[in-house]
Amino acid sequence: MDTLTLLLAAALASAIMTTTMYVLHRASPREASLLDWFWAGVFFLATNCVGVVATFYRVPFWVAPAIGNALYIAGHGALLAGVRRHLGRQPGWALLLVVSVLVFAAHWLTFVHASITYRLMLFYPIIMALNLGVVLLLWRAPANDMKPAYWPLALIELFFFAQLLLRALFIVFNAQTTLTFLGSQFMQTSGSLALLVFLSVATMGCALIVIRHQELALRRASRTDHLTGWLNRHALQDIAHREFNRRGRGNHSLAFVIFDIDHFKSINDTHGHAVGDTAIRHVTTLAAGTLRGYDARFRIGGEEFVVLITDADQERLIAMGERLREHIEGSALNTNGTSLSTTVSVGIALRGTTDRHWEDVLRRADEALYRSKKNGRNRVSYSHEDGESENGSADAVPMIA
Ligand SMILES: Nc1nc2c(ncn2[C@@H]2O[C@H](COP(=O)(O)OP(=O)(O)OP(=O)(O)O)[C@@H](O)[C@H]2O)c(=O)[nH]1
Repeated sequence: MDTLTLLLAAALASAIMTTTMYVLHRASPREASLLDWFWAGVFFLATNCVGVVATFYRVPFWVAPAIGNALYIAGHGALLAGVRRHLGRQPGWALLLVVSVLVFAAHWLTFVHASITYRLMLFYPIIMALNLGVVLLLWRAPANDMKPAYWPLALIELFFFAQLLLRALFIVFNAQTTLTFLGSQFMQTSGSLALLVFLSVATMGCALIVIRHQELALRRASRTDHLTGWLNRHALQDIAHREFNRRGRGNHSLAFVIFDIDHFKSINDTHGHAVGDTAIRHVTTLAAGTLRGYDARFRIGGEEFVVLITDADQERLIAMGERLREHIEGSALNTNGTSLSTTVSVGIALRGTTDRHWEDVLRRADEALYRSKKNGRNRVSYSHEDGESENGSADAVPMIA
């Protein structure tokens, strides 16, 4: 392909990047990285347009190469800015602006002005640093479900870095090569071809990151209870099934702590549904304070909650249930000038030899909870495998004041 065709193809690829990022941003305005990547497309499009125009007309030095190079570096920088924003960091647009202006101004340094070789040797390291910045950020991003979506962008940035390195070495070891703007067919063709591939894959890579991010957010939302932020019943089925199959029987097996707010209906009836919602949030916040960060918590009904424990024995489970019950009993909710005391009844079951399914364990925990309710509420009951439950403690009658 001749240089002009490649420049036009790269301009087209930049236009596709710009349009794709813009359309995706319209569809998902909360994905702010798309705007950074949209600007990356705009800068690459502009720099390619400058290149196309420069092949036909004699353009002033401040347009090509000065503005062309500054835009080219800004394009790579905007990609990095989007990745930084995606990872929750400051995008760094102010620094990018300073770098681009300095690149523009550097064209008037005598040696840079005089030789394209010096220009390339000065600007290549900047672009390579930006490429490497993207690779390192994505490489060091926390290992989670997003990771596979980072590979295409990381790899294409690495590819661009590598080809720039090769071209820099080519220049160094072919010192006799006299380059002029668009003057070396090899340099120009390989550069435009690399940019064409880079833009095409980077567009896909950025889109993939956003699509995966959205998909995970949707999945999270479909598994989360919006009132409390705890997981919902749908998530319980997945997680409990997985943990049940993964762990054997024994002291460090799977257990359920199930608890239910006592006389909750009367809170709703007396104070209204909104206060009822506040009471639910109050209880889950208190409960979370007594649990460890990795205990999976679920809201499985209106005022019914489950905690999945994977490494406890009977003694610790009962102590934990008691701690939870006492903490909630002892922390009144102050709302609308009223002090509202809430209590919970708790049922606990640890996986036993006869449990064939996680639902068998949950059913026993539920039966234990039922016993707590029947025996006066505000108490903890533990389910033994033979079906008998023992009460942990507490006879206090719950109070709604
Ligand atoms: N505010 C509010 N109320 C809810 C929500 N979900 C369910 N409820 C109410 O929770 C109440 C549950 O009442 P019951 O099942 O009779 O339980 P209870 O009054 O706590 O009685 P015990 O469990 O036997 O102590 C019902 O009035 C439901 O309408 C919710 O998201 N918000």
